Amino acid sequence: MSKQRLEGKVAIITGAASGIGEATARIFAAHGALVVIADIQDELGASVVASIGPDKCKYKRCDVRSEKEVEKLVGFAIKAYGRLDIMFSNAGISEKLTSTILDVDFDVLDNVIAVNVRGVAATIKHAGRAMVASGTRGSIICTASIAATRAGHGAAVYTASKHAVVGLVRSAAAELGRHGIRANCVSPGGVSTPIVQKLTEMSQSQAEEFSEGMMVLKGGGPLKASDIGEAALFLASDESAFVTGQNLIVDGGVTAVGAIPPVPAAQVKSNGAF
Ligand SMILES: NC(=O)c1ccc[n+]([C@@H]2O[C@H](COP(=O)([O-])OP(=O)(O)OC[C@H]3O[C@@H](n4cnc5c(N)ncnc54)[C@H](O)[C@@H]3O)[C@@H](O)[C@H]2O)c1
Repeated sequence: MSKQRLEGKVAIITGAASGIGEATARIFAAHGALVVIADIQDELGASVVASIGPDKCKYKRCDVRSEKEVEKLVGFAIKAYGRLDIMFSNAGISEKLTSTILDVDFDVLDNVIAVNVRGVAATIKHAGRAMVASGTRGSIICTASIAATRAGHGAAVYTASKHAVVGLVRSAAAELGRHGIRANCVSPGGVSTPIVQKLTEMSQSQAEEFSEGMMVLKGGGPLKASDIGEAALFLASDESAFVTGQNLIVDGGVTAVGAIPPVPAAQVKSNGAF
């Protein structure tokens, strides 16, 4: 049997109780990694561990807004599995997609920035420190978005927060390269996950139809959480050994084309999938 792509590696995935993080945890574990599933949804996190198998992963509660909790999360992974090779910093939230720049709620802004920017910075800092201290040529992957490249695919604060993720990752790549540590973003197009359904008030099939309609690549069905997980697998594995500082966009070509088609307000109560 050929070597599994993440054999012998230990990964942390934040936001892994649901959606893209959960799908990626399944893929990483199937490719031989030991995975720490970090989230704030404890019951869901425990059920993901039960279904993947407790011999392959563990759940650790971690609110990424707290630097202390992120530091403890990294310590937990090293205590449990002896090392840390991969940090997939994926937890993220958005304000309502109907909110506009003219009615920004600054409490909401603080919370979105706390999760999407502060949280990502904390995961890079503490995973990076652990990797440097142990001499591990690790891989840090952060979930940005098509809203990190273009406006119009998310609300303003979310869009700003995801642009910031790309800046953090490029800085991390520049500074940590001398230690052999890589840092990259994976940027999903619209994937029908619980957060998207909630923010757009669309059913799963409506959200899938909408996201499929945005793509220039046709015939493959809607983009799925596992498609993002496969891209994260590439960035986590040694196959991407010389890929660093990049933003790998997985969107069926949405950001490759020019203008974003207007969304009929009557059909979709949002300004676009994020
Ligand atoms: N689904 C999409 O269309 C899409 C598109 C582009 C980018 N993204 C990004 O992908 C990532 C995953 O989103 P998803 O679509 O899988 O949504 P999701 O809601 O299914 O998963 C997000 C997970 O993050 C967790 N989380 C939220 N706040 C947290 C916190 N403070 N600390 C720890 N965990 C926290 C949630 O509990 C949840 O389990 C996010 O960063 C999101 O911005 C999603």
